Amino acid sequence: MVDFGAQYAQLIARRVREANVYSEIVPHTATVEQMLAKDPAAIILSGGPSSVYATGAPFVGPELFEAGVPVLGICYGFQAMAQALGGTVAQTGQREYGGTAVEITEPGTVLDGSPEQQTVWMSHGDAVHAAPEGFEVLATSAGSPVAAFEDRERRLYGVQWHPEVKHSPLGQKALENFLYRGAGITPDWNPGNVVAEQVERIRAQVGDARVICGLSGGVDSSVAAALVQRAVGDQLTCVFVDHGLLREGEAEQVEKDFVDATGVQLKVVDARERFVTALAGHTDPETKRKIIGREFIRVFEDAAREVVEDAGAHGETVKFLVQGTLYPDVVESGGGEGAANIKSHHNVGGLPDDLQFELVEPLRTLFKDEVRAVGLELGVPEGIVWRQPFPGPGLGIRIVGEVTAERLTTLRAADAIAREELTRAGLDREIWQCPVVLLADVRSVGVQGDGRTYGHPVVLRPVSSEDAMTADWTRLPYDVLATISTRITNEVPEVNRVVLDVTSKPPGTIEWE
Ligand SMILES: Nc1ncnc2c1ncn2[C@@H]1O[C@H](COP(=O)(O)OP(=O)(O)OP(=O)(O)O)[C@@H](O)[C@H]1O
Ligand SMILES: O=c1[nH]c(=O)c2[nH+]cn([C@@H]3O[C@H](COP(=O)(O)O)[C@@H](O)[C@H]3O)c2[nH]1
Ligand SMILES: NC(=O)CC[C@H](N)C(=O)O
Ligand SMILES: [Mg+2]
Repeated sequence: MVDFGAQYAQLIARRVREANVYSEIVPHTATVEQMLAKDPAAIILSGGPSSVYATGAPFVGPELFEAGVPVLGICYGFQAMAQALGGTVAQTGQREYGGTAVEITEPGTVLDGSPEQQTVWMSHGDAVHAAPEGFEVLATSAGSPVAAFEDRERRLYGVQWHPEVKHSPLGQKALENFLYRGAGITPDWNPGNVVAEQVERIRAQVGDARVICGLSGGVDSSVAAALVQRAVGDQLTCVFVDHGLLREGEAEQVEKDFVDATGVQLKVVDARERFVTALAGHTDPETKRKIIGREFIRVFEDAAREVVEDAGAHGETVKFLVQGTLYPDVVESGGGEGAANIKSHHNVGGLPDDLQFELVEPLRTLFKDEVRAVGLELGVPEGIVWRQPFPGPGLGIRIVGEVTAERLTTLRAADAIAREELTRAGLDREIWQCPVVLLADVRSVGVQGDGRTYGHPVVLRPVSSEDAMTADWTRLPYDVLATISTRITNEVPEVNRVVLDVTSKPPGTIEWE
């Protein structure tokens, strides 16, 4: 898989794994010679943020397509293939983001089994206008005159959309068609045992040193902690940071659910003052994220010193910090090969430059649903494995504007109501998560109790997703929405309006900041 700076690079690699075919990712800066030296059975070219016609855009030479290796181009990779072989790529003026209707005029190899009309997930502004010579056009959409093509003889294939995302319903089938039929690969690779492999790796990395783990009670850190506990037992101390940006009841829940189930040593740090003070006066989302990332580390440093003292091991230092970092955190922070920085996740792009810890991140190449499977394998309680994600920066990135103690109280109250009603309606497993966002700098006029109010809106952002890389807004029942709206406006005095976010990802992200 050649990575052109895609948001979805690991996702493609992972879909190939799911098809029982081994895959490796190489950056687009690798030469064709280097790529071919790996003796690939097939090559996939990923999407990416550039435009093929821009100066300095990542480029593949035509020699890649002359080597006799089957190639599938996806989005940018499709456009790069078209351009390299003499087709034309330009802006249509009609951008396509999210669910897009395509018409399959000829299924060919890759689209075999696809209905004539289908909805696929797109994310592009450029389009292939003319396929290179020798290629048959397989599909079109409103914004993509050539939405898929193939040259069966040369075994070159391409699609404008993203078959790797779950929101393209026949995407996995298209990838498998390419791998099995287009490239003739036998699906005989097995993912093996992630748990055993990671336990070995962790032992090799930390030896007999003391380790701390940032534990939020969420899925990722709980699974990471369980892996490390299995690897090095009580060399591990978990640290839960109450940064004041948590939802109601969160701190208590970590102790109840995780510590009771695993017997892990836990240190709870009350850092509420510290975070609110550090965030005072800041409104830029990236600045807020970086401040939160830095403060987390400072708290972990203090906690590490205390862990050493508590153990009476004077003079020792804790060198290792375990984090439940997943691949989406890495790529959205711009950590993929040439990938754009969408937002700095506190545990990756938000880390301070003077970080002293060596990081232990056993889940760094995995996606949430894979992590859930690892968690179940490790015997992590189901209540944790199926918990909805909650971002480390917490309510701090759900207040659009400055974070203050009062605003946090307002948002926490609105959030608790939304969560309670969604749980009551039995919708917890159906939705991925439902951020409640306070638009702290927006006010609108209301009439309550015959009086005028000038309050703030909150946004409900219910989304469905498999892995957080793409998402769709969840069609919640109107009566549930009505109950949430009525309760929030009645019970939270600062809020006089509730609005619903009906944006997919892309173009929106799940969180507002
Ligand atoms: N309040 C917290 N205290 C300590 N560590 C935290 C806290 N919040 C986040 N972290 C650290 O940051 C990492 C990333 O946070 P993130 O929210 O992505 O994962 P999670 O909370 O473990 O799982 P989930 O995505 O299900 O919420 C966590 O795995 C954990 O190591
Ligand atoms: O630990 C985290 N630290 C962060 O800085 C962070 N930002 C977003 N998220 C969570 O990641 C998923 C994708 O969110 P976005 O669509 O907003 O990027 C969603 O599940 C978000 O809740 C974070 N988690
Ligand atoms: N997702 C992609 O690969 C996008 C390709 C290119 N940047 C476009 O907008 O068309
Ligand atoms: Mg979390």
